[in-house]
This record gives sequence, structure tokens and C-alpha cells, in this order.
Amino acid sequence: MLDSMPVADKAAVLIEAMPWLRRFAGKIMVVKYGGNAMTNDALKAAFAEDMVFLRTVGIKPVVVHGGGPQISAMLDRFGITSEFRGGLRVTTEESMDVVRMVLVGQVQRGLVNLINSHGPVAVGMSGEDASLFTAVRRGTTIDGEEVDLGLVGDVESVNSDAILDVIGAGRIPVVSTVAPDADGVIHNLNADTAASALAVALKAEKFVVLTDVEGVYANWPDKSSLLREIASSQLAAMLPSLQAGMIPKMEACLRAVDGGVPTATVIDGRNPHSVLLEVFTNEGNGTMVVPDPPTTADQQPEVIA
Ligand SMILES: Nc1ncnc2c1ncn2[C@@H]1O[C@H](COP(=O)(O)OP(=O)(O)O)[C@@H](O)[C@H]1O
Ligand SMILES: CC(=O)N[C@@H](CCC(=O)OP(=O)(O)O)C(=O)O
Repeated sequence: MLDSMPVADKAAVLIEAMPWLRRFAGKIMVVKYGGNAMTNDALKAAFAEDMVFLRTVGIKPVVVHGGGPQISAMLDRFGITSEFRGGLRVTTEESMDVVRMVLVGQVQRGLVNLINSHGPVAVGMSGEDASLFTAVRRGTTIDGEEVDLGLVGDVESVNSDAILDVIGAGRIPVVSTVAPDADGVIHNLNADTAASALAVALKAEKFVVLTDVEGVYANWPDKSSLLREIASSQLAAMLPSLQAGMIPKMEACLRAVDGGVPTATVIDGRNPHSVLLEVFTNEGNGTMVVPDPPTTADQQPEVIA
């Protein structure tokens, strides 16, 4: 396919990438790879290639993976039922064992191996490794009522050094989102939630979230309501109207941008090489969350006494 592309077009693609290569060189990029975007081997291989590409051009990717559908499939195999409330899995002690087994032992291992087929760079970690995350038990509020979710956690603290050491060695961390609380009890963290906490703690330059829709729809599932860009206060106002997995995902994007990450973008991981297209082309794709534009007060010139 590439062979039939006119040479001038090939050159144009490379030239278009140049400002983005400059902008992100040396910077940390947190990429959340959702379980719904891991639909086939070719897609996963293309994702792994994208991570290696980023590293090759001097960007520092940190992968945080999900695996919701993969956990559900394994729970089914064990005959364990589970339900989601507000986009989060109600997690019993029995299902926690399966969550940990699938995320750390299956999904993470698969991604590490795919990346390492290009060279020995990927290192798998979970919140348990070097105390990367500590968790605090969380519930959720549905229709004004507090709902207990069992062993579901939010990120209480991040040990950034655990990741910075790995990046400093030129490697790509691949993070599974299970973590102990202060008493050592393992909790299930939504991967979007944990990825955004990590992006903030690492002062990432960009947060990218791969999922199985084109982006965020203002009126889901009306396909004509796809949002290209949304400012953080608009997103905050929209949160109560969101459904299912989009709730933790957009809360996470808001948290990242409010926490100082310049942009958080939800992209369609069903497209091969969606990360490269998002990072290195002018169009980008998906829905980008950006900070609120500066107010007039913010723009007042500094008074020098
Ligand atoms: N407003 C919305 N815009 C886009 N998708 C939405 C919206 N509300 C709910 N969804 C659902 O959220 C899903 C993505 O979340 P989730 O299933 O948790 O994915 P992932 O595994 O990538 O984290 C979409 O497949 C879609 O069904
Ligand atoms: C608390 C909670 O809901 N945890 C998630 C963790 C995996 C995840 O977040 O996977 P995706 O990114 O593929 O959705 C779960 O058990 O499914």
C-alpha cells in the first residue's frame, strides 16, 4: 500500500510529524489501553509497535492497560457473576483474585511480550510493585445514593520513582491497576482512574486513552454528536449525563487536565496505529479535553511594583 503512495505524499507525512516530534521529545506520555480496544492480535501488535516507535523517537511512553472484557470472560469461565455500577465492577474477594490474575498474569504479560518482540524494553508492573500505587476503598453515588462496590479502590498515593527508574533505564513500563490499601488488602482500580492519577504524578505532557468508540458523544448514541474538543468546565458539567464506562473515563480525563496535564484525548483504538495518528498528525482524532481558556482576569498583565 505504502509502495503505491506518491513520494511527495510520503515526504509530506514525515514533514507533518516534525513539530510533534519536537514538541514531545523527552516528554512522558501516559497511554491507557482499554480492554475493549484489544479486539484482535493485529491491533495489539500495532499498538505495541506504536509504543516502540514513541520510544525510538525519544518520547517516554508509560502504558496503563485495562482488561474489563477479559476479566468478565474469565469470571464467566469460573461461573462467577459480576455487575457494574456507575461504570465500575462490584468486586468481591473471589472476583478480586480473578481480576488480579487476568490483569497482571494475562493482559499485562501479553502486552509486555508484544512490545519485547521489538527489543527488550517493556517491563510489567502493578500497583504492588515498588508500592507504585496505594489504594483507598471507594464507593460511588448513583441517583444520590452511596453504593458499596466492595474491593474497588481509588488511587491514594503514587510512588513516581518506581516508574521514573524504569523510564530512566530506557524502558517502557506496562502497568496493571491493582493495588494494596494501607492494610495490604488488594483492590481493583479502574484503569482509566489509575492512569490519570499516574499522568498527573509523572507530570505527563499528554494523556491518551484508547477505547472502542470514535470519542465522546454529547448525546450518546447519536453519532452526529461526536465532540472533537471540550474544555474542562464543560466536561465537568457534562459528567452527570454520561453512562457506563464513559463515566470513569471522562472523570479520569478531567482529573488529568485539572491536575496539570496539558491534554487528555480519548481515541478510537479499533483503528490500527491510532496512537501514532493522534500524536503525529495535525488532525489528531477522537475527543480532546483541554484546560479552560484563560479568563480576562488571567490575562491581566503582571503589575511590576
Ligand atoms: N457519551 C458517550 N460517548 C461514547 N461512548 C459512551 C458514552 N456513554 C457510554 N459510552 C460507552 O462507553 C464505552 C467505553 O467504555 P468502556 O466500555 O469502559 O471501554 P474501555 O474498555 O475502553 O475502558 C463505549 O463502548 C460506549 O458503549
Ligand atoms: C473497578 C473496575 O471497574 N475495574 C476494572 C479494571 C479493568 C479496567 O478498567 O479495564 P478497561 O479499561 O478495559 O475498562 C474492571 O474490573 O473491569
